[in-house]
Amino acid sequence: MTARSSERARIDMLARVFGTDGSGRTIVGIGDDAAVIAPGREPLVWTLDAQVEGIHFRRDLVSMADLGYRATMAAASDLAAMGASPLGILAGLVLPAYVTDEDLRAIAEGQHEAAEEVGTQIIGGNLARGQEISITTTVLGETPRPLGRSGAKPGEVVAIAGPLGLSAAGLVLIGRGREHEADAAPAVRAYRRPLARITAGLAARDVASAAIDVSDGLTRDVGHVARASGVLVVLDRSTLLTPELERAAALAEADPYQLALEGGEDYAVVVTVPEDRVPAGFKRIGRVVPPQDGKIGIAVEQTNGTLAWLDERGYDHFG
Ligand SMILES: Nc1ncnc2c1ncn2[C@@H]1O[C@H](COP(=O)(O)OP(=O)(O)O)[C@@H](O)[C@H]1O
Ligand SMILES: Cc1ncc(C[n+]2csc(CCOP(=O)(O)OP(=O)(O)O)c2C)c(N)n1
Ligand SMILES: [Mg+2]
Repeated sequence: MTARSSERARIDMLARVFGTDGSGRTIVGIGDDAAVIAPGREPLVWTLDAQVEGIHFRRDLVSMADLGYRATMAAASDLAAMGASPLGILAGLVLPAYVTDEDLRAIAEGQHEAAEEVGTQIIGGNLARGQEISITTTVLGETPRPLGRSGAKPGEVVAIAGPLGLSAAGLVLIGRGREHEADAAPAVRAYRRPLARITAGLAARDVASAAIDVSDGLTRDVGHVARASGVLVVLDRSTLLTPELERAAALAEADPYQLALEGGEDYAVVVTVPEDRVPAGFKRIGRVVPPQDGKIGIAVEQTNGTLAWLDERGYDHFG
């Protein structure tokens, strides 16, 4: 099927895929000039994230359904990092002429699946014609206690929920046509079907002093927390690898540590917490210490006990 329906018919199709909001907070969903959500009592949390063809994905490496899924999860991940639960999603799609109705339905089904996975729904958006596919997703949520980047305190530990390095390994393996090998499966899934760690964010909300999600790479993103908090984060190198990452890295002929430290798009959530309060679902990967010789940032502890500074490498759109 290669049908390309009118904008109106496409919106009707999207409304059918996305369905109606079961949460009870959406007063007006798809079909009016804007969505309407009933107010609650908690502070609102609101994020926006774009996925652009050629930058975040290549059409030959992901299906349309995967694209919709990962665009939605990437945006929802910002709410996880704030300790918030989502209330509703708007998505703006830019679609070139070659995108068929079937392609659009697949994108929408991926978006819908991801939204349901994190307990919310797509309640509006926009369609426009353009030169390349892009999906811009805004997620509105709420939390009684937003988790910022600036509260990390010396003496606390650093803990993570979610994978490290797997998504970057998956992208390499898909690009090299090795996605069907058994050792590639967890990495390929991490790239195509990442999970926003909403539940982990909620579990950390009342105990964490700071939080961030890993979109650009661990050193870069945790570096934001270190700088915002004026501390030094010392990572424990021995905690960063998993057997899944080691096998995927071997297949990709890549350094698993580099993938763990610099690979992005895993959407793990990293928090700083008191040592005795690491929440369920989190693994300890380091500790927070005061600045050393005036230096803040990220380091790893060497076997001889000295600190090696880590470059905050990772993805930079303009670097
Ligand atoms: N074009 C923009 N206009 C205003 N604020 C922006 C813009 N781009 C990014 N920001 C803000 O800068 C901060 C960091 O953004 P970003 O690095 O994209 O965060 P993240 O990695 O969590 O998506 C966020 O508060 C974001 O809202
Ligand atoms: C084809 C392709 N090349 C490279 C990448 C890797 N990549 C692209 S953007 C990005 C960083 C994350 O995206 P960004 O929009 O910066 O997320 P944000 O920090 O805004 O949440 C990474 C690791 C990719 N996903 N696909
Ligand atoms: Mg961003």
